Amino acid sequence: MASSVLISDTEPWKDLKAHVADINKTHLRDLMNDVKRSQLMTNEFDGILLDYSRQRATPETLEKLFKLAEAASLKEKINRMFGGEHINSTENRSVLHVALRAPRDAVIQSDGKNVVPDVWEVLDKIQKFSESIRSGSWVGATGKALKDVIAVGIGGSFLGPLFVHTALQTDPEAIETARGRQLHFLANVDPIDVARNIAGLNPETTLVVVVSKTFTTAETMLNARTLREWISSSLGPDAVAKHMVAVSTNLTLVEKFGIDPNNAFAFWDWVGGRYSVCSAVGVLPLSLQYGFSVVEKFLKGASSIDQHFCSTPFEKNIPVLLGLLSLWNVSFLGYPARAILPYSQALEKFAPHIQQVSMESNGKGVSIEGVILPFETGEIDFGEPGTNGQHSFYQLIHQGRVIPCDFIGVVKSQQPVYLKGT
Ligand SMILES: O=P(O)(O)OC[C@H]1O[C@](O)(CO)[C@@H](O)[C@@H]1O
Repeated sequence: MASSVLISDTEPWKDLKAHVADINKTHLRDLMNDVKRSQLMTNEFDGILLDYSRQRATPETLEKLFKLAEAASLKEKINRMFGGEHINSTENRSVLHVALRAPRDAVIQSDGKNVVPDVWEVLDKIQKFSESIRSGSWVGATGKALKDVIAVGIGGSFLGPLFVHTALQTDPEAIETARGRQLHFLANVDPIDVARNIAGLNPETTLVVVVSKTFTTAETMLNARTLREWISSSLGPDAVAKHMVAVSTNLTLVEKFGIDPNNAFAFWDWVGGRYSVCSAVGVLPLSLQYGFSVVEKFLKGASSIDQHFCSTPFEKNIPVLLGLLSLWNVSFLGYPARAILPYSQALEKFAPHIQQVSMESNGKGVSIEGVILPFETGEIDFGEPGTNGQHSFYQLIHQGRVIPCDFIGVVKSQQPVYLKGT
């Protein structure tokens, strides 16, 4: 497709537009009676089962969506991303968050350089540092071990790490490795958030991790200054070197702030802030709390789905299928919202994380060439764990508006409770 042609001007788009009338004649109840269709519309990878048979779509819809993906050169675009090309055209940068979780021996190039060794240099540094804090070989200004961590950051420097922390909190292995330690997140500029975070904490046993890609974000810098004052007014200004570390792409500003550059953990401009959870942004605070080996499993899981996304034909490719169905729902069927409904309290912070990842990326009114789009883009994501949501907003979903829902179930709970007789 020539870059100046809008996707909505292509034949596959027009074909899908016409197809909406066919779908409007069907009822989901009848679609679900078609056993073959239901079997076709499931897919499994690495313990994840995607069942999209309850979408208002047929195998014919899928065929048409794959043709649209072809017209949009989706496969080429995926290859260009993994190949380190500058697909972030507004900032003229690679988009390589996938390199953050690549195995040590992988080769991923950006601007003619394999970036994987740089990634592992930082991961090794995090492992060493987090072990020294956890073992008590690194102590605070008064000689006490640092058992509590406050991670200061906002947006992508907060939501991803908070999501993973919340998910790990009730994992049996992570409970053991986190024993005796606390991890807090300070994001809001409202001083109430500072007050809540430091309540009950002692600066003598607290490590502050300032997390900011740019190291200029107003909320984060104000909160960082507030905590620097909290430490130095209690332990003296020299204590900052022992009690504050940073994660950033801007190591010059980190040093200017007064944090020893040796205690700064780098990442790179080819990592979008909202996709940075697998960089030091997430790996440092989570390793301090749970140990590096627990966090490494998370990186391996992310890497596994990267490989699936990169190499699986679209018919079986879970991220591609989810993306195409979202486009179908928003831009063709006209459903603006999507509810994310995990039936697991451990996934409590999943919807806020996805909200940023999706809505900070896809809510655009213009094409990549700056042409005004004649159709709606991007979905409004919201969600809450079931069953809590059932007693709140499900009423509107049942009887008011049509809202496509992603139900997420777990087969084996982290914390199974079986009550006899129920
Ligand atoms: O990590 P930083 O540079 O402090 O930015 C925080 C957040 O601010 C934004 O740039 C815009 O709100 C997000 O994309 C980002 O995650």
